[in-house]
Amino acid sequence: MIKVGVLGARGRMGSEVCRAVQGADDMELVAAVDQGDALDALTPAEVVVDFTHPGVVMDNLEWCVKQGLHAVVGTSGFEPSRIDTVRSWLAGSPSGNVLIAPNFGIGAVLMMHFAQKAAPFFESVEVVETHHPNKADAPSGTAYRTAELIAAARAEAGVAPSPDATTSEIDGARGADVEGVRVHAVRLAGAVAHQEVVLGGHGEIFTLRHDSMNRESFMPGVLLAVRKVIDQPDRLVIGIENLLGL
Ligand SMILES: NC(=O)C1=CN([C@@H]2O[C@H](COP(=O)(O)OP(=O)(O)OC[C@H]3O[C@@H](n4cnc5c(N)ncnc54)[C@H](OP(=O)(O)O)[C@@H]3O)[C@@H](O)[C@H]2O)C=CC1
Ligand SMILES: O=C(O)C1=N[C@H](C(=O)O)C[C@H](O)C1
Repeated sequence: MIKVGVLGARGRMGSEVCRAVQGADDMELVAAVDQGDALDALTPAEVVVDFTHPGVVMDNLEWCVKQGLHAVVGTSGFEPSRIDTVRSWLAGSPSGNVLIAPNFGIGAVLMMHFAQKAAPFFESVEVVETHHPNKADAPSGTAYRTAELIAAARAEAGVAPSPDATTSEIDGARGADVEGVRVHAVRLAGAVAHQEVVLGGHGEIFTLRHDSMNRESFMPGVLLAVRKVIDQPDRLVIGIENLLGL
C-alpha cells in the first residue's frame, strides 16, 4: 500500500484526489491537509500530492523535500526559475523524488506532444486556453508549458518567429508572450479546462484541441504519478509524458 497525503484536500482538485486515492486498491489516504492545517500531519505519507495555489506551493514543496517525502505536484506556476530552485533543494536532500505536471489529463499531454511535433512545420502558432472563472492564475500552467515546448521545437528547427505586423494594439489584445509564442487566456462560466493550439501557414490552418469535461478526468494521471514517482531514476520529473512512454 502506498501511503498518500493530500495538500489542498478541500479544494476542487484536492477533494477529487482524496476520493481517487480512497478508491485505489494499492493506496491509503493517510493525511488530508488544507489551509490552516499543520504540514506535520503529512509525515506518515510516502507520497504527498499538492493541488494548492501558485503562491504557497513552493513552501509546501520545500518542506516535503526536506522531509525526504516523494511529491507529486499539480499546482500551476512553475516557471523555469522555480524548477531550478526545486532542483537545488533536491541536490541537498538524500531521498525523495518530485514530479511536477502542468496537466495530468492524458489527452492534454498528447495535445502538448503533438503541438511540439507540429510547431516547426507552420509559419504561425498561437495558444488559446479557456478555464472556469475561479482559476487563480493566467495563463494556465498547461498553456505556459505548451508555449515553452513549441518555442523549443521551433528554435531547434531554426524556424522564424510567427509573422505579426501589429503596430498598434490595446494592451493585452495580442495575449501574453511566452518565449515568442502568443498565449491567450479566456475565463468563462461553465468551462472546466480547455485548450486550442492553432497553427497556420501555406493556405492551411491546423487546430489541436483538448477539453477536460470534469476533474475526474485528471485522476488516472494523478494515480499513475503517485505509483511511479517513487521509482524514478531522475529525482525531478516534469510532466507525465515520460511515464506514458512519449
Ligand atoms: N496539473 C493538473 O492537471 C491540474 C492542475 N490544477 C492546478 O491545481 C491548483 C489548484 O486548483 P483548484 O483545486 O482548482 O483550486 P482550489 O482553490 O479549489 O483548491 C486549492 C485548495 O488549496 C487550499 N490551500 C491554499 N493554501 C494552502 C496551504 N498553504 N496549504 C494547504 N492548502 C492550501 C485552498 O484553501 P483556501 O480555499 O482556503 O485558500 C483550497 O482548498 C491550481 O494551481 C490549478 O491550476 C488544477 C487542475 C488540474
Ligand atoms: O486551474 C485549473 O482548473 C487547471 N489548471 C491547470 C493549468 O493551469 O494548466 C491544469 C488544467 O488546465 C486545469
